[in-house]
Amino acid sequence: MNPILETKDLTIAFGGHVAVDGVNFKVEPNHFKSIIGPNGAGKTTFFNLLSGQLKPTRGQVYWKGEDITKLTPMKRTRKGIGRSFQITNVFPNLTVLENVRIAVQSQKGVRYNMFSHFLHFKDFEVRAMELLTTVLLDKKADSLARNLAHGEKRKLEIAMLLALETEILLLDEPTAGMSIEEVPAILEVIKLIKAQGDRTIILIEHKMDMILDLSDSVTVLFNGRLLADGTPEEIMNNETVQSAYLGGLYDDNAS
Ligand SMILES: Nc1ncnc2c1ncn2[C@@H]1O[C@H](COP(=O)(O)OP(=O)(O)OP(=O)(O)O)[C@@H](O)[C@H]1O
Repeated sequence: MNPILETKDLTIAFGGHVAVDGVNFKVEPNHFKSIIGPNGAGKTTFFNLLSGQLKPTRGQVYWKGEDITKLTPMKRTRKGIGRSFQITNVFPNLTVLENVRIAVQSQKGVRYNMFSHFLHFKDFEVRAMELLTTVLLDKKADSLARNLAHGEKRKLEIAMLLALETEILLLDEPTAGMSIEEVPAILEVIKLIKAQGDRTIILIEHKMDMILDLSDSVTVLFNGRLLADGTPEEIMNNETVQSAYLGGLYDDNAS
């Protein structure tokens, strides 16, 4: 199958420091790929290169075979690459439902501008409610976003990402900063999205139990380089990966 997203020799240097170094990466449609690697391995920088927040020093990003290396983040989102909203993009003084409704509206505005007058405000709200149900946040629809617990804010970000209806979801450590009790709910949400079967998901995570549970394949970054790529079992048994981590791979408490 042809890859939906691919990188060739993708490289970025900050001053003298090469944060992502010659990465050749591929992901097929509707695949669940996780990216792991120690702190500072270049995972978030790699996501920034995929989503267009950063431009590479060298190399290319391809979307369904088309070179999109020079496209802005907005144009990449329109093509189908969705990056999770950061908490800073959430309007704190609006309700949870209003935040998602605005994300739904912005997506419709982008894609169906000509027909927008046919779409009723209520339709946006119905869709927003469906998304809140998907992320298990429907009971908080009327709460102000600023009053949500950290884990609930991450679920709101995922609902807003889903509202963009992109083919690919880039999820950067959705459980970061969460309490142990909050993690299962996010895992449940990601499983629900995966079960719908119509999205390609790329997940950066440190929690190995989550990686093993969800992933079709795993890519390991180390010092900016792609160290290994394979099924979760292959990665777990890969000696180079094990020695690179020096045991840290199985540390659930890594940030
Ligand atoms: N804008 C920047 N300017 C300078 N250096 C940067 C910049 N962004 C990232 N780096 C450096 O690039 C390297 C990779 O950082 P990155 O955040 O991508 O790692 P990571 O694998 O996501 O780490 P973590 O697991 O801790 O989130 C680090 O050494 C970081 O300090």
